[in-house]
Amino acid sequence: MTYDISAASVGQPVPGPFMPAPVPPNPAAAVSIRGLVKAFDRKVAVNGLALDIPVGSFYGLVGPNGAGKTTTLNMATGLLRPDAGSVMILGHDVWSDVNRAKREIGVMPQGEQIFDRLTGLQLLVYAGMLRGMKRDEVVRRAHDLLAAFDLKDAAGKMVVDYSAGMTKKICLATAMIHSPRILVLDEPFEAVDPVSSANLRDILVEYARTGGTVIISSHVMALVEKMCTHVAIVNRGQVCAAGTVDEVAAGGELEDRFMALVGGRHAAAKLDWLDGGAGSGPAAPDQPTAPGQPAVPGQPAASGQPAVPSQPAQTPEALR
Ligand SMILES: Nc1ncnc2c1ncn2[C@@H]1O[C@H](COP(=O)(O)OP(=O)(O)OP(=O)(O)O)[C@@H](O)[C@H]1O
Repeated sequence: MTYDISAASVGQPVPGPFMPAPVPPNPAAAVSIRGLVKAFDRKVAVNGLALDIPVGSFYGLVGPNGAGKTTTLNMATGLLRPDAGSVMILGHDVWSDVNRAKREIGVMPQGEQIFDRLTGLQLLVYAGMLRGMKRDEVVRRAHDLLAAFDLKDAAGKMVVDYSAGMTKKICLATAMIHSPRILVLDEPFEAVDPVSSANLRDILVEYARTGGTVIISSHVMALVEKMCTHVAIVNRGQVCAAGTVDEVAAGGELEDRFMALVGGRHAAAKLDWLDGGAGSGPAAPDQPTAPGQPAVPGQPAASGQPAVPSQPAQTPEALR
């Protein structure tokens, strides 16, 4: 979800409905973001985003596709240089000392960013040794992680031969091997089976309990509501609500709050022709079906009503 900035210069936040008042960065936060901006060509992906993530929180970043979550996380973890704005990790500016910041953070790589011709065990040992860890310690931790993620039997198998869920789990494990103070996980539960998800949840909750900070992006609202302490709703490159999950849900379901803030439900969600063959499916060429008439005798005609009632559009301003 980006928009054109033809009237604005790239590198400056484009005034939008969620633009927060400038507040100095918070050095006590695990992550403190101010005025973050990133544009790709003329498209603004992140538009003056500001957010504080407390130490020890389990923080969920939610938002529609293209809202700017991944771009924000990439800039916060030193992987993508912002056009403007600042990010502090545990009181230190990320972009003035990227290597220092990277030591504090564990980032889950995407499947295409890993050396998948290594075995799972080799990949973990490689990731740990890249972080300057001693081989004995890395091997010990690698076996612990393989066991925790139910990958023991696949330890000697090349990652290229892993399933999507197994690949996700080994990527998660590489983010954890050096015991970082902050874990940044983009969609960590996608494609992971329920048992592994539950194990991962336990690991992450325990990690946060002992003072680690977990930041996840997710589209699964129920999961965020269940496991996160805090949540930020990101839309059009800005934060439109942030706080504890209870604060943001404001006495209702998080998903309802998300829908109300982000909008986007519409009558066009019904595809008249997609009816499972019950209604207006392929009519015989010599017997065209009249609009509103049943395509199969004895069957009700397609109603023409939206499958999902449209939500009244609420502007973010009205909700603030
Ligand atoms: N490297 C890139 N080049 C061009 N456009 C990009 C690039 N990366 C992201 N974008 C655009 O920036 C916008 C924000 O993308 P981003 O991946 O940050 O969104 P997201 O909230 O993570 O989305 P999703 O939930 O679908 O993963 C999108 O419109 C996307 O097309």
